[in-house]
Amino acid sequence: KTEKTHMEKVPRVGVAVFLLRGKTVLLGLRRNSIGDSTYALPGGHLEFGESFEECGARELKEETGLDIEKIEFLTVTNKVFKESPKPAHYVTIFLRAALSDPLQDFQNLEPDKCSGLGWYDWDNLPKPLFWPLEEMVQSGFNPFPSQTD
Ligand SMILES: CC(C)CCOP(=O)(O)OP(=O)(O)O
Ligand SMILES: [Mg+2]
Ligand SMILES: [Mg+2]
Ligand SMILES: [Mg+2]
Repeated sequence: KTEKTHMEKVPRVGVAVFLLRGKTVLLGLRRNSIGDSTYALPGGHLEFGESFEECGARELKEETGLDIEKIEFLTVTNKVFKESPKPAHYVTIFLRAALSDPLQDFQNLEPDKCSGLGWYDWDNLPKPLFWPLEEMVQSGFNPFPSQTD
């Protein structure tokens, strides 16, 4: 009897972080993964037992060396990515956060997955954006705390 191994397709959970510094947001140019060569928020896969906030803080530390605080839930999306070599389905949790130390700057700790990080003015974002982020921007989404927040 030959064992059939099914690369079963299941939805996965991603956590993306709007790390805000003044009117700018931290973006990375993705490489060798879904959304290759597009500007995306830092973040990654939710790991077993993590809270959303723990995942966001871990992924930011792993990818940029930055410590973040004031982590808040913003929104969630449910998207199928057809462009990758094989289709992928992600539920993505979007968080916002601030730098624990406003003077700390990033290091690109995963150059094989990110061609470069940068702080970008929300009103003058680089292109092309990773398409779920592009959709949010087009919809007028505002990740910044309003004065009343
Ligand atoms: C593709 C995205 C919505 C979810 C996965 O994010 P990612 O590829 O940055 O994941 P890792 O940082 O965990 O490698
Ligand atoms: Mg990561
Ligand atoms: Mg990860
Ligand atoms: Mg990542």
